[in-house]
Amino acid sequence: MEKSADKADKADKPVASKHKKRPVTSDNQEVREVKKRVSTVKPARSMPELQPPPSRQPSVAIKTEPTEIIEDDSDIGAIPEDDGLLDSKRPKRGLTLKRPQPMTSPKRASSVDDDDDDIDEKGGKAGKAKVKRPRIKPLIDDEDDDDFDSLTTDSSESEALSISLARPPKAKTASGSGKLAAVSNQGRKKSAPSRHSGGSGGSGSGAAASRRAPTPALPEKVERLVVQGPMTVQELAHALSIAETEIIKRLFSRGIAVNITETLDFKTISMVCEELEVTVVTEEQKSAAQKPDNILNAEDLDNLQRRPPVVTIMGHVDHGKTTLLDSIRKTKVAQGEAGGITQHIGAYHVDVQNESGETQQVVFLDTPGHEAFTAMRARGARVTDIAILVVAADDGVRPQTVEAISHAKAAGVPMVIAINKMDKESAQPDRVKQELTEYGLVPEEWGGDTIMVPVSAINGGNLDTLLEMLLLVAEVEDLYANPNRMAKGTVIEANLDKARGPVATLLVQNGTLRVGDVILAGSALGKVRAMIDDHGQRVENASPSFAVEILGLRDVPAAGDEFEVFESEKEAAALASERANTARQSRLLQGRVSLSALSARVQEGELKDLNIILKADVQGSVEAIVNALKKLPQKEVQLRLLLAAPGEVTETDIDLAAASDAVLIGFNTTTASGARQAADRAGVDIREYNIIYNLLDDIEAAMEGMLEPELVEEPLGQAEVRAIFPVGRSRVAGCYVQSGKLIRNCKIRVHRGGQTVHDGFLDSLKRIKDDVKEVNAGYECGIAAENFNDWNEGDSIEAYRMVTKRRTLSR
Ligand SMILES: Nc1nc2c(ncn2[C@@H]2O[C@H](COP(=O)(O)OP(=O)(O)OP(=O)(O)O)[C@@H](O)[C@H]2O)c(=O)[nH]1
Repeated sequence: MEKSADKADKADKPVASKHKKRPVTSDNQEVREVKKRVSTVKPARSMPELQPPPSRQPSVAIKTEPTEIIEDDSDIGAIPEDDGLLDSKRPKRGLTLKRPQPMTSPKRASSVDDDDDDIDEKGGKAGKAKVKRPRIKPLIDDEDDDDFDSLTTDSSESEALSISLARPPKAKTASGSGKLAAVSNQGRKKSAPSRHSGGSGGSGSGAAASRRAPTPALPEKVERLVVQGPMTVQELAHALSIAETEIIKRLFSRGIAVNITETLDFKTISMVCEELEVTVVTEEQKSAAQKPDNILNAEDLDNLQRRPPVVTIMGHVDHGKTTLLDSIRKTKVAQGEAGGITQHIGAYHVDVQNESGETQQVVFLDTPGHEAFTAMRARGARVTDIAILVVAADDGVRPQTVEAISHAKAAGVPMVIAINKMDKESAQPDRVKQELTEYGLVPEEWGGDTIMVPVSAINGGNLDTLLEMLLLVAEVEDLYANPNRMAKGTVIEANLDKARGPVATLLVQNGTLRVGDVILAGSALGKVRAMIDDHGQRVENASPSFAVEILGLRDVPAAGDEFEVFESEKEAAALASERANTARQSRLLQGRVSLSALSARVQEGELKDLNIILKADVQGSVEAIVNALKKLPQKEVQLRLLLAAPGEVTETDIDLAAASDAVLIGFNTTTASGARQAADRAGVDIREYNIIYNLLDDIEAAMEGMLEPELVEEPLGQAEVRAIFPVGRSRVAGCYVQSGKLIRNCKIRVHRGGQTVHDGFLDSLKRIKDDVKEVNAGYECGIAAENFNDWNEGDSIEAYRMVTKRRTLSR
């Protein structure tokens, strides 16, 4: 190893900055109650196939009479971000440190047993890899879609018993099997160990069991609900440990009339949970949150061996991240096989000599630091053990420096600060240190616990010290894995190579990956056909912390996906379809766009048009339908024909529909093989017709459903005031109902001499001395009005009520 001249910082001691949990926040939303009785809700008109949206009523005065609907529309709260990725405690084992360790726990006495010697260093330029993110498509589905019925079977899950040394356990992650799992603030529990992360298996008790289960005698306040599919009111009540009537009441107050057997979709479940301050988590989010827990499990304990640290470099733009990476690599390559062609695989390994002259490896992730944190963490994976924060000595702490600090802190990843560009005259390392103290990073020499190493990336100054510090921090970090098992880890990046097919760079986090292994990465299944290391050389195996590029997957997984090796293809295939199913379900839950959901978005001003893709048998049909659609009134909701063509419905049409929130119409045509499955996967609803009028009726109904309902006045009856009776301080009008009827709590207008002297609510309605609900024409009654006493004999009373009315398209 080349030693750099400057060794001034050799005395630095490593301390792992352990920043733990990200605080969980939950929006407490005010629960609005309708104050008066609301006895009926006018149901939205039922459509032949397209469902109209739930009625929306404007906010008006709260005092109502029975048939008046008053409601506040509220947005469904966003699904809270995963909050379970971070945690606080890593189990420590006995360890003999080679150097004094301030602020550290006892360590395990173990040296690195690196059984992969295939990898060494060669030259080449390490580019900056972009992590590919999965494409998220919006989905189209109809409310009537009963796909959900089939979605309740795949969810049993056992959470692996986490004895995570490399990955902290999750205090907040819900565990559960069956259709749903709720976590109470008292009774969190972990299920039995599972061999597979992401958890197949489980108890299999499922929804049925949860339905049969008796309601606990003393319900606990549920904090989090894992939703795996639509639930009936009964099931939701059971999961939330509340009475069914509570849910019915809350939905009723929002204008949604349900009974206990009614199935609620994700949006409605979220609405109820939001009111109850219960966090809703989808199954996918939950399994993402659990991923890091599953890296090590009980069976690994007896075979733990040290693994190299995985390091990411972060920092402000132009502070020297790339130069530092290159410099570290070149230095190392210079010692070895300089001139070799280095394959870019998004990660590379560097041999570092420790104090006692032993060679240890450090793995650098060649991924922009922020992406390594955000993209990976967003998917529940944590791949980085240590972050190097590069701060230019001549520039100091800048916005991205601060951002990087927050990322590392949030992820609980220890930081080593590289104060770079020390070769510059304008370098002011003390200023940098001072600035960093404002963010809780205090250098050791100032009494803090953060390692800060002045370096020059450009001339390699003090890089050896930096690497040594990394090793020391790694030692503190308890980085162990079990190489004697089947591999599991995380996809660093993946793409589709024209010649080689799907290519993925995998970081092995536990076990050893071998050529020939049956592998499942995300939901991409395959058999490892070849593995290539960062020197571009084929290798037969990759042990923990090693990154290799693999060939042999049938699909391209997403960066951040977890991968795992299975004994048999059958086993992997079962989990693959389970994962695909879960992902689809989650998409359906979160992204499904039914016609009524579209209409809700229209009402929120989010959507102005109804997108349509039309495939018909022949061009003549296409033209006829297009012409007819054009004639539909479009003042309020516009139809946008994204595609109108003859032919069968293809996968491309599905993609387009999914990407554009479009309704896909097939007229007298067929659906190509594969397209049906694609539609299913994407949650796109193909609406098929062979009678043009049905098609037009449905589209018109859907457009009308997108219009906000009107609040209209409905006349009830007329009455005349014939006598006035003082009752206490107020006065009651003795009336004769001339036509129609008066209803308690209806609205009334009092007319006198051609003038309206009062407009308000009828407060009390009596026949003789009894309170009654209504009085019909030809009968006498006594009435009192809210805030009105000034009755005169001869006053004419006009009774009416406000009702919501579905609007029709204005022509
Ligand atoms: N003098 C001096 N210049 C340096 C040093 N390290 C990097 N530079 C220069 O600083 C500039 C930015 O370096 P990069 O390595 O591209 O910085 P970066 O942080 O990767 O920048 P981005 O990729 O844009 O975020 C380049 O011109 C480097 O040559 C150093 O130690 N000393």
